This record gives sequence, C-alpha cells and structure tokens, in this order.
Amino acid sequence: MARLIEVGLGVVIDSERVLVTQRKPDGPLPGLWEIPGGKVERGETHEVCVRRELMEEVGLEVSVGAIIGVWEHAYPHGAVRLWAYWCRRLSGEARAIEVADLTWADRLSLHERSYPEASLPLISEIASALP
Ligand SMILES: Nc1nc2c([nH]c(=O)n2[C@H]2C[C@H](O)[C@@H](COP(=O)(O)OP(=O)(O)OP(=O)(O)O)O2)c(=O)[nH]1
Repeated sequence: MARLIEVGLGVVIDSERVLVTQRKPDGPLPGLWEIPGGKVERGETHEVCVRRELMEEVGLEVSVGAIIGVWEHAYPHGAVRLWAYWCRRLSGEARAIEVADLTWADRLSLHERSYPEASLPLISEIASALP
C-alpha cells in the first residue's frame, strides 16, 4: 500500500465561528469545504506545518494549541492521515490567498457545506464545541 500522506490542520475559532476554506476547482476533492492546512513537509513539526499553511492559504498568523484528533482515510488519489489542532488567531484578517473561498461558519452553517469524507468526524467534533 502507498504510504500515508501526513496532513496538519488548524481549527481557528473566533467569535464562536470556525474558519473553513473551499478547495480549488482543479486538483483532488474539487470545491469541497475543509479545515485549512496541508501536507507536512520533510523535517517539519506539525506546529510549524499548521502555522505555515494558515499563513500561505489565508494570511493568518496563529498559535497552535491542543490536538483535537487524528483521522486516517484512503482516497483514490492517496491515503491521508489528518492531524487537527485547535488554533488561536494572533494577527491578520483571513483572506482567500491559496483557496477558492473562505467563510467563518457558525454551528448551523457548518452543516450546510460539503466536506471531504476524512474530515466528517472532525467537523462533528468542532460543531459540538460551538455554542
Ligand atoms: N487541508 C485539508 N486537507 C484535507 C482535509 N480533509 C481531507 O481529506 N484533506 C485531504 C485532501 C488532500 O488529499 C490532503 C491535503 O493535501 P493538500 O493538497 O490540500 O495539501 P497542500 O496544501 O500541501 O497542497 P499542495 O501544496 O500539494 O498543492 O488532505 C481538510 O479538512 N483540510
């Protein structure tokens, strides 16, 4: 079996809303919404990966806190292991830099979007943490 792709995700909550981003129309899982993040690069810690991805994708400086969970899933394009962390926004205003779109979703609107299958347990976990 092909090796797992390690992926670091940053769950940023601000004013009782969570930041979700939309994948670009080209590439795997086009147009689905997700938690910002990306592949852990060689030699990188998860914390460094999450901080780098949040800055690259949405221009936010964040601090990385506790781990939420780890989930594995095999897609036709490859198998992933998602490592999700609670994050706090330190500076910047989120803008769609390397993503198709973004929004700050409350508990209700979180459930109105479509996510990659691997993210579904994480989305439930986040929803249960929102008021
Ligand atoms: N960022 C993110 N990726 C997810 C989520 N759920 C999920 O299955 N994935 C998958 C999609 C991809 O197979 C993989 C992340 O890879 P990616 O292609 O988005 O990562 P990247 O930003 O490093 O991309 P690139 O530089 O290779 O273009 O994890 C999620 O909630 N957020």
